[in-house]
Amino acid sequence: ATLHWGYDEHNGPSHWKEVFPVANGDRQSPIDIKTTEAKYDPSLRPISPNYDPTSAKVILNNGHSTSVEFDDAENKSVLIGGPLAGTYRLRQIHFHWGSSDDAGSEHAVDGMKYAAEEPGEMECKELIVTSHGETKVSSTSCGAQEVLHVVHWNADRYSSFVEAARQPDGLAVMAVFLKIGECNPQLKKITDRLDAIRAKGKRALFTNFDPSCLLPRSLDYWTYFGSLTVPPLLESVVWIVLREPISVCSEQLAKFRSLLCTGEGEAACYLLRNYRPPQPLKGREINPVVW
Ligand SMILES: Clc1ccc(Cc2nnn[n-]2)cc1
Ligand SMILES: [Zn+2]
Repeated sequence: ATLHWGYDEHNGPSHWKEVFPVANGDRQSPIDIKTTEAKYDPSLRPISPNYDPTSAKVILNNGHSTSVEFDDAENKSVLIGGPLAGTYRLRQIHFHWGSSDDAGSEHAVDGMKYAAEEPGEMECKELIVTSHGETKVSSTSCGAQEVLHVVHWNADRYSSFVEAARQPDGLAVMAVFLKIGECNPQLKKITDRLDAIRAKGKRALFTNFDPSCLLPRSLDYWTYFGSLTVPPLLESVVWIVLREPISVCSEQLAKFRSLLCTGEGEAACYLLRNYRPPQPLKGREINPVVW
């Protein structure tokens, strides 16, 4: 039987290699970012997202996540700068999350896990590499239960997302950690629409939305070369993982978990988690970029 991949015991990440052998490739994602081993690269510049709210078109549930799709027929909403050579065009945003007792953030920083039910927050020591290369320790509350991915494709070099997704420098995905805390009024624009797209395959109009409203104040990031974190796991992604999280409250997170991975009329199964665990680094270098 063909594997209809998912996140359950019988079709989850440990099975994906049976159909997608690249799952054991040399540049798979996500990874656990070990901040002390990240190598500062002075040539890396700030990233510069420039999005036009009229690019937003539709919000949908594809059974594996929920996404907002953008019109990528021209360079209206783009990401430039940072590690990127050229202009990467915004394609869509989507989310990954864990069930209440898991960390759903895909990428991890120094192995952060978040015991969601534990009162208070875990203490984390974080090494900050400053712009003049010195490191200092700051204790931060750590842990993320969810992540936002902002997906772009290299429109300078390739003529479509599908073509770019097969090239080593084809995609740029910006990851923003979501940490349990205050309800996020910007995220509310998305979580309030999830009731309309609860079943797999459903979609609804979603216009006049600039995803910059979901970015944190600081655009400090780590960058490395990796892959899609869902099948076909193509090794075509320049990852840009922002250091500063945005907040999400547990009620908002619960709305993501109330999405169905089944279509209308099918026996309902809830999309309780949709993240891939960290993959081997296989000698890759991670560069921190802090201002
Ligand atoms: Cl367009 C698109 C690209 C990637 C994914 C899944 C994913 N790959 N890496 N992070 N998320 C979903 C839709
Ligand atoms: Zn993703």
